[in-house]
Amino acid sequence: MAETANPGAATRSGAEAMIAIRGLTKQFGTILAVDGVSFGVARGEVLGFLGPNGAGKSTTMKMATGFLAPTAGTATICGFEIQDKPIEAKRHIGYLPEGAPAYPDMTPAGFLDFCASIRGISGADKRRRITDVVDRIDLGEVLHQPIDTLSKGFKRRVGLAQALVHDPDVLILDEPTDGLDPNQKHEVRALIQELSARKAIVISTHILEEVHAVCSRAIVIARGKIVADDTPAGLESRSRHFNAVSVTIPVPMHDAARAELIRHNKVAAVEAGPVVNGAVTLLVIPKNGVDIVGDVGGTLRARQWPFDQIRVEQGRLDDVFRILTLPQS
Ligand SMILES: Nc1ncnc2c1ncn2[C@@H]1O[C@H](COP(=O)(O)OP(=O)(O)OP(=O)(O)O)[C@@H](O)[C@H]1O
Repeated sequence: MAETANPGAATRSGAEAMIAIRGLTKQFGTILAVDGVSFGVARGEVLGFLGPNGAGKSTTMKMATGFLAPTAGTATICGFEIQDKPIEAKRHIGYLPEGAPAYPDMTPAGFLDFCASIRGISGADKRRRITDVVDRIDLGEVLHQPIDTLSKGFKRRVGLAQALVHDPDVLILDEPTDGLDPNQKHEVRALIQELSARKAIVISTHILEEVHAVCSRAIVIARGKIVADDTPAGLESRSRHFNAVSVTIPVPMHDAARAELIRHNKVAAVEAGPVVNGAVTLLVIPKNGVDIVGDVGGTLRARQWPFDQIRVEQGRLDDVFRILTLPQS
């Protein structure tokens, strides 16, 4: 029986949680690496786990997959609590740990064969599954080369292949695109998206564009605690640049335009960029993210100041990430 979502492990949609994390905590000596983390992930969700170095992402993933015992809290995968029922829970998990795969002397072919066997897959089914992941992850050209001699990107891809070989319901991927070139990143993101309809997926990443590319939801963690849990668009709307208006104005009137715009009661700040081809781009930042594009255009037209390239910004995830994760002074 799968667990039902509850407030301790809420999914975004309210659907049943295939991954239910409740109060996970890890203390290493004096370091509180993870501090009461709770969330739930349903089938069809891709949860991006974001946070600065040392925030506790890998430690949370190791506890969720049963590779590290928590100091407190539980992780339940498809209804099986990982500490009480590790074999049943792990059957449903594909886990890509950080770094390179173990067994560096093996070839990818030998390693995938071994991983499938310990998952209880054999015979024609094993051959079919290995062929399928080798094709999907494009490992054919390195299949018989020792893992130790592979490039960082190929090592990462071998790790991904072993996470997928048993077609698990839950994928927990620690920085899946780390070390990949831009083409490979694109392919792995496309693969994650393709798999997402049938699985519950958690990926950790430092790459904010990855959150846009693949995640339906993002959790930001800092110093072991969740500091935000939102959609990518919801996070962006917390940026001071959300609904900011950029507009390009000829140099002779840009000072006057700036002074006029800053007096508007919906405007928090106006920032001027460098002079390019006799014009300056002003970035008009609204108070509380309100919509100001009509006000900016109206103000400039009323004074008959020429302008072009008026554009509304969506907000910047890197702003939000910094605000959420920097220690408060
Ligand atoms: N085995 C360990 N023994 C002692 N401290 C540890 C151990 N593993 C992790 N830590 C500490 O726990 C904290 C969280 O580490 P963790 O690796 O989970 O962070 P992370 O968010 O994954 O970081 P990164 O983005 O750099 O991979 C850090 O302070 C780290 O030094």
